[in-house]
Amino acid sequence: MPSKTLVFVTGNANKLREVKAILSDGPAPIEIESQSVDVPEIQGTTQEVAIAKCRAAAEQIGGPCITEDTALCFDALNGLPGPYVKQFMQEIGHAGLNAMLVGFPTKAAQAVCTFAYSAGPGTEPILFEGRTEGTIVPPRGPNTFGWDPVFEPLDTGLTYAEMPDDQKNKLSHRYKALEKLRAFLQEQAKS
Ligand SMILES: O=c1nc[nH]c2c1ncn2[C@H]1C[C@H](O)[C@@H](COP(=O)(O)OP(=O)(O)OP(=O)(O)O)O1
Ligand SMILES: [Mg+2]
Repeated sequence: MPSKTLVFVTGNANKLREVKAILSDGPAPIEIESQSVDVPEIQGTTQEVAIAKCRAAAEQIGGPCITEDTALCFDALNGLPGPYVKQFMQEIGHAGLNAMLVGFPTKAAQAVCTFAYSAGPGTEPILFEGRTEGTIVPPRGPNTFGWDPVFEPLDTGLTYAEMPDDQKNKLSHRYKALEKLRAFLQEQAKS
């Protein structure tokens, strides 16, 4: 029996699939209910974007919820495109992300996932961050989820897109953030 139901506000079906797979695994599974609500995304640091998004989502649904914001940060560009990677993907795609790094000495990048939990409207969201280090490479693997084909986590030899789901879900930025969220929810359930 799932021990908890949590509302995840997202418009991204791939995120939802991974979050459900990760949180339903293990000794204290958490059940996810999703709502696709269009929340405005502000400009700012990944933390500022994540907090504003969760606050707006909690207002809109009128109750507790989680949201998630994903950033792809290039070392050579001081962390850009960061939380703006969605627009970069839409406008310039995998080839453009590679082209941005031509002439730079490092293709190192970090995938950063920031979950935010709000206890309800008017409460301050709490953040849970996960980071996975890797390299930006020419695309390899199925074109199913965002920039998965151009991100190769360190020491794996595979892009996220080339990995079986359960391999990505054990080392991903999202997995690492969800482990922190899971620990927080378990503590909360005790008190
Ligand atoms: O594991 C991932 N592997 C590859 N690509 C990914 C991943 N996770 C997010 N992405 C993409 C989706 C979007 O192009 C951008 C994040 O933008 P972000 O605003 O967080 O996502 P979104 O607008 O699609 O969904 P949401 O409604 O939850 O805000 O990076
Ligand atoms: Mg978004």
